[in-house]
This record gives sequence, C-alpha cells and structure tokens, in this order.
Amino acid sequence: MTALETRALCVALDGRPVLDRIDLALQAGEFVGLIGPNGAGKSTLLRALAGLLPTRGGTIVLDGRPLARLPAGARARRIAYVAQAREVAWSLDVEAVVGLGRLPHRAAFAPETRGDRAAIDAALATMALDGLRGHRVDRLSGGELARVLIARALAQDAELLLADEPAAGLDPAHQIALMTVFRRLAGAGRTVLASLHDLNLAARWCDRVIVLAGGRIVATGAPEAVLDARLLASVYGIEAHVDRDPGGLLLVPTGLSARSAAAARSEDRP
Ligand SMILES: Nc1ncnc2c1ncn2[C@@H]1O[C@H](COP(=O)(O)OP(=O)(O)OP(=O)(O)O)[C@@H](O)[C@H]1O
Repeated sequence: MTALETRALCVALDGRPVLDRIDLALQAGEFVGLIGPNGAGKSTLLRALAGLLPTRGGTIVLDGRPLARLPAGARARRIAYVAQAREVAWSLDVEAVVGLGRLPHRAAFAPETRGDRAAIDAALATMALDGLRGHRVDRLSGGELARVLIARALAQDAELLLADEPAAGLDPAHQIALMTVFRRLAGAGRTVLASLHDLNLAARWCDRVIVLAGGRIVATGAPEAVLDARLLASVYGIEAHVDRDPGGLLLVPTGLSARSAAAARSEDRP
C-alpha cells in the first residue's frame, strides 16, 4: 500500500529552485534511506513531505489524499518529523520533551491518558533513555539529545516517520540500535524515510535507497542494486571499495574520484 507519493514535486527556497520534479512513492512497511551529497536537497525534501514548506509545483499525496488539504492536527497524528537541527527551546526534562510527541493526540489542556503514558514509556525505553528521564535536555550530550528528539517522534506514534540525519552524532551501538528500531517500525507496517550520510547504514539496513543529487532523484532501488562504485563516483565524487558479506554491502570510501581531485586542486590555486 502506498503511504505517501509525490508527483512532479518542485520546491523553491527564497526564490531559488531546490527540488526539481520529484516523483517518489513510499510503501507502508518500508524503511527507505535518503542519501546524497551536501546540498542535494534531502532536508528540503523531508521538510516538504512533512508539510513544513510551501511547494512550487506538483503534489504530495498521503494515503490517497493531498497533504495540503489535511488539517495540521491530522497531519501531526500521521507524520512524525525529526529535524536535522537539534535545538530545544526550553529547559524541560527528557520525559516532558518526549511527552510533547503526544500533543497531537490530545485536545488542548486535556490530561495525559494511559495510552499517552504507555507511548511515552515505550519511546523512552526504545531509545534507552530510562536513566535520563529526569535530566534537563539543555544539559545533555549531543547524542543523548538526538535520542530524546527521536523518542519524541516515536511517542507521536505516526504511520510515517521522516527523520533528517537521525544517526548523526550517535555512537556505533546507538546507530545500530536506531536502525533496528526503524526496521521494527517498518516490520509493523509503518513507513520510515531517513536521510543518512553513513552509506553503510543505508546499505545494510534500508529496504531501499533514494539517491538525491542537485535537487533531483538520480537513482532508487534496493541498496545492492543501486550503490555501486560508478554511482558513488558520479554522485559523491569518491572512489570506493564495494564488497559484500552476509549482512549486506560494505562500502569503504578510498579517495576522491579523479574529477573531484582535479576540482579540489583547481580550488587550491591562488
Ligand atoms: N533558505 C534558503 N534559501 C535558499 N537556498 C537554500 C535555503 N536553505 C537551503 N538552501 C539551499 O538548498 C539546497 C538544499 O539544501 P538542503 O539542506 O535541503 O540539502 P541537504 O541535502 O539536506 O544537505 P546536507 O547533507 O548538507 O544536510 C542547498 O544548496 C542549500 O544551500
């Protein structure tokens, strides 16, 4: 079942075209990695899919309905979004911040329900935050804060999770734990779209990758079908050793491609 679909989606930021005719379809039960170089448009795409940016053209359809016509409250119950910027405006404790994920499910000023409590507790446990429940979020480490903001999104219990570089700043154990969480959500029929700079995480944990470059989708498919040395050279300008083991692909960037190296040399010239 298609959870979210875009047709010819175009987005401009401050008048500058950033996304160009994006056609994509995310299925229920998929964990999809959004990859591409800096400035490719990944954050812009995730924000647009979350309904946080005006579109310049095309459509975004959520469960068969145009996203633009969905009231904000209904949208927040169906789409959870983890931003790349990890900022918290107040010095709340961890539990309170995770609890904010339940607001879309409650009428204004309504008390917390047992369902809210269960979702908050589950999200805290999933992100290994039980020991930090009472800690102030403005005194956490970068990785701890990242886990809190992911937990807030998990507490939202939405069918679609959009996460912008959720693994950045997490240590390897927490990265793998996070990938396991995303896989579990997909296994339960949810849809996860996460931008990832770690190509090995994308290659080994995602059902599918969408490769964005210059505001356009340049490739999509199963990691094994898409992530080869040629694509990595053309999209990232790197040379990479690509291998396989029973867990999937292994990608080791070994240097800049000849084109990138020449460009870097010319930039160095006075
Ligand atoms: N407010 C803005 N006005 C104009 N251009 C912008 C604005 N914000 C971002 N951009 C540009 O849009 C392009 C896409 O940015 P975006 O943040 O979506 O890329 P990204 O793929 O997420 O990059 P990264 O991997 O570095 O996070 C970039 O070229 C960026 O400079």
